[in-house]
Amino acid sequence: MARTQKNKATEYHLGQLKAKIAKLRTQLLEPPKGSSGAGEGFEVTKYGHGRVALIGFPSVGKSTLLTMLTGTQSEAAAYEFTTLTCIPGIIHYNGTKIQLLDLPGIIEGASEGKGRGRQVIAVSKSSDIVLMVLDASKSEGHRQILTKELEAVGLRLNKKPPQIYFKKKKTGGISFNSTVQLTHVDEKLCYQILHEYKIHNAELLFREDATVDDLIDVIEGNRKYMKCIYVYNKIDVVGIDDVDRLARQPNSIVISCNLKLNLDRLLAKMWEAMGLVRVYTKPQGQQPDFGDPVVLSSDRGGCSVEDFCNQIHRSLVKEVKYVLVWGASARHSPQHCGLSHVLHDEDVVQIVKKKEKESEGRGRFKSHTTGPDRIADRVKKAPLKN
Ligand SMILES: Nc1nc2c(ncn2[C@@H]2O[C@H](COP(=O)(O)OP(=O)(O)OP(=O)(O)O)[C@@H](O)[C@H]2O)c(=O)[nH]1
Repeated sequence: MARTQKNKATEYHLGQLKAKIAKLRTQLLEPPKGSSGAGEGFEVTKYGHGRVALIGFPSVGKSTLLTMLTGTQSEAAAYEFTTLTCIPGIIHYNGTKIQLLDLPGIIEGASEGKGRGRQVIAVSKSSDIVLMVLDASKSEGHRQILTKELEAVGLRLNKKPPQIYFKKKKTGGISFNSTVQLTHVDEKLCYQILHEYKIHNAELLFREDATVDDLIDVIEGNRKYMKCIYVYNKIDVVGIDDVDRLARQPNSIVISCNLKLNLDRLLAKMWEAMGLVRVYTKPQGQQPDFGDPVVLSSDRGGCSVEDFCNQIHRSLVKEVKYVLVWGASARHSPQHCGLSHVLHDEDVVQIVKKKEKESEGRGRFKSHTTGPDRIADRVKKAPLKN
């Protein structure tokens, strides 16, 4: 590809080569059957309400950061490759528990299986967000190298999935459509790429001016879109101008583990990126239970009332008549809502069940249904749609 000139005449050839490389890379990175690809020392059980992976070159201060944030001791030293496996720690923040994973430093070529890159990447894929730890005193190039390594194995950082609808079919050939003008690909190129994947019957609809790489991502279908925060550590050893410049970059934060600078801001940023939603339960006639929230996430299962019920108990959703919601998602407090209502962080929810008898002796919401309910009567007369 490097030797091929980039122009209109060669773009089909280049597109095909890209698809070939993507296909081979997927084969190369496929874990052996029956394994998660994580490997020995890397298979850490998921714990808490979310998982965050620390990725970075050796000796940028990942272990020191883990120790600072979680109190878990991960060996930190002035020489490289002190961490050789995956070390988990727990951050207690805003009433939730977040699992933080310290991973060995990745080196260039990790995506080709060099060093422990393959295992590190497998674990990173299993997390909700990535903290890319960088050394503020080292070259800016590190960030690009790491991003490239992660891109090569199908991780897309701070990007949205391409707006391309793609569905394989059994017959009917390829139907090609677009709702916008396409400047990077045309019908012929798409056909060639699909043929490269031996796909001869499919529906393809472009809803944005996507590139060849976007199309390959959609066909491969195994890409993981994740949020990433770029954490510049060791700002105690660089000048104020550099700190200012780094801090102004998007999705970036500057910290110093040694001087304990900005760690609270890092936690706040991480929390925001995870998009966790805490919902407090309120038994009827009692104060909400602010000590033990039900934690939902739009990435993991969704934030609707139905998801909330499912998290408490699988059978609860069948018994719900309606719920009362107080908080940011409610237009008025309390709002009567149905199962599809989307909850916001720190909402308070009271569940009203269908029948008294049904819920007797079933744990957390026992008290919700006792006694006649004036609101329930009102809802019976005018059922709400949402
Ligand atoms: N100046 C300065 N040094 C730091 C800071 N944070 C960590 N270090 C030093 O950086 C060195 C490497 O730290 P580690 O935490 O072992 O780095 P690591 O990224 O876990 O390294 P590997 O385990 O090799 O991947 C240690 O000597 C730390 O004392 C900081 O904020 N400022």
